[in-house]
Amino acid sequence: MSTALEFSHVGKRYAGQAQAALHDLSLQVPRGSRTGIIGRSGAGKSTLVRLISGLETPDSGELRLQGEQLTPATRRRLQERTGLVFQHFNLLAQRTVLGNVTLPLELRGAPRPLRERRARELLDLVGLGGLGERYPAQLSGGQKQRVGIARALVTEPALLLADEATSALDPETSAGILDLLRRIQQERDLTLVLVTHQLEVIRAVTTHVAVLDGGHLVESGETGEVLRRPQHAVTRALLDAHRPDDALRGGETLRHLTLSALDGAALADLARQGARIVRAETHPQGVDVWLAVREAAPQPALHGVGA
Ligand SMILES: Nc1ncnc2c1ncn2[C@@H]1O[C@H](COP(=O)(O)OP(=O)(O)OP(=O)(O)O)[C@@H](O)[C@H]1O
Repeated sequence: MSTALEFSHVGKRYAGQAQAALHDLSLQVPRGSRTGIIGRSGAGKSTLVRLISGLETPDSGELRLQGEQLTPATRRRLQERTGLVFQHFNLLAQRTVLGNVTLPLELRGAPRPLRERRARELLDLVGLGGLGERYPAQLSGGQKQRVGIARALVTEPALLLADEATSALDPETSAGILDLLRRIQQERDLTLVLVTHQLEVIRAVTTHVAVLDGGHLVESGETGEVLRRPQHAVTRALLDAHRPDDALRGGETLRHLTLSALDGAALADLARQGARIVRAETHPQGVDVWLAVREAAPQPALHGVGA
């Protein structure tokens, strides 16, 4: 896999701050991947987004997009290769849906028939065909984000950068948006970078993940591998925070298993042995199952399943 985006020893410290927001960060985002960047508050995620989108420049090190270094001189041209999807959608209230999607092309001076044709194609793609004449205030949160995605794609970018794209949405709407992003990445052969503080987003969508903490890259790799065998305490803490402990009743403990595929017989077997399934999540690598187990009861044994 070639590299879509590369950070080499990037450092960034904001004026007046004692601590750097990013320290000597080196990271390669494979072309055609769905790469998640996860970290707790203050980890440096927004700084990373601002560097990729050209709103900030590194103090040290360099950033390359498809092999070309991002500098003040190349910034404008390289920015055109990146589509941005924002947490709060950033739609212009006084423009119609169509007018929001066409705006990036308008700013580039593209002729009206071309921009409207492309915008309508993209509105169809995101499931909003026929809503082009509405205004943002007439849309639900999920629909607004679909407009945001169509707008991000209108310039045909090679990289789609989604910054907390589902954090303002309810779980069901989020799932629809994440499915859409995954489908678009696959169909259009884009590189998708998803910045999030939510582990479930990483699990649901990404092929690769990078974990940031305190401005440092603490762990990175293929998502399945990192989540199965987290090497760093911060990654383990993110995984622990995501455990459904609160579903436990008195005297129960939680066990976590990863099945390589959804296996109804294995789940029924666990239930027969007295384990209560409190959560099951499917993801590209298989199924994660959390079990509430009575301490006194024998531990459930499963053939061919890794705990
Ligand atoms: N404009 C700024 N001026 C000064 N310091 C900043 C600025 N933006 C971020 N910082 C600092 O840089 C560090 C990294 O912040 P950043 O916003 O990149 O983290 P984050 O992971 O996005 O956090 P959150 O999830 O809370 O948004 C923090 O210590 C933050 O206080």
